Amino acid sequence: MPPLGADFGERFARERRPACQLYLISPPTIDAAFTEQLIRALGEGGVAAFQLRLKGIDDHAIAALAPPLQRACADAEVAFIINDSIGLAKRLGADGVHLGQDDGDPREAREILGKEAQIGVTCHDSRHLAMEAGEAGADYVAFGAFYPTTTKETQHRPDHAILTWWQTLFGAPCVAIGGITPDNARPLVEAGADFLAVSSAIWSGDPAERVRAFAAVMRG
Ligand SMILES: Cc1ncc(COP(=O)(O)OP(=O)(O)O)c(N)n1
Ligand SMILES: Cc1ncsc1CCOP(=O)(O)O
Repeated sequence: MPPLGADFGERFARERRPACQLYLISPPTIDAAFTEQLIRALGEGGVAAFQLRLKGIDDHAIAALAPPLQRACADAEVAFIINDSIGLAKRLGADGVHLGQDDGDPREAREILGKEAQIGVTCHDSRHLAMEAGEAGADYVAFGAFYPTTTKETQHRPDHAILTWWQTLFGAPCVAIGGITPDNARPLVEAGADFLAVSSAIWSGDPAERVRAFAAVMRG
């Protein structure tokens, strides 16, 4: 492993961090009725970001579906994040992009999207990947899948301690993802997750009710 720059990372007082917030991930496919569901979910407050993650369709088709969702996010002052594609994030004027390990370099994303963009990076269960992402200028690192999920096939199953490690040592926020429900979320909050990224547990029921259930767990 290459040595990491001595200037990377700062000791970060836990009490200076804002309370844990929700980071909503779209269902893998959506229909015209989805905007209404999103508006209901965002109307509850406590949601920091919404990621448009549509699998199996091209950027052109995603761009056609995005405007009402992007407007709903802007109205609720929620960050609108595009999954996978730096080019699509630029084209839509999104607030940021989420990059998997094969989706491009955060430095390139920064050059294209500018200094205000929120750039997140998937780090699976790897401290090494997280430090690399931090060095490359990521605004947040994402660890998961913490629990079994059918939304994405993944073999990575981090220990909750990776959240505590990150939060204790580094300034950028960390996101926990994967199979999170109101029933299993509390240990992730206690371990130090700054954001809980959730898809199926929000959209499989009444989204407003589900956001309220998460909010209660996050308050403790
Ligand atoms: C917040 C957040 N964390 C992790 C992921 C997973 O991203 P990736 O590894 O690129 O996999 P796909 O989402 O593209 O299937 C994510 N999207 N968001
Ligand atoms: C995109 C992604 N990356 C790791 S797990 C996961 C799926 C998250 O969705 P859910 O909350 O339905 O498990």
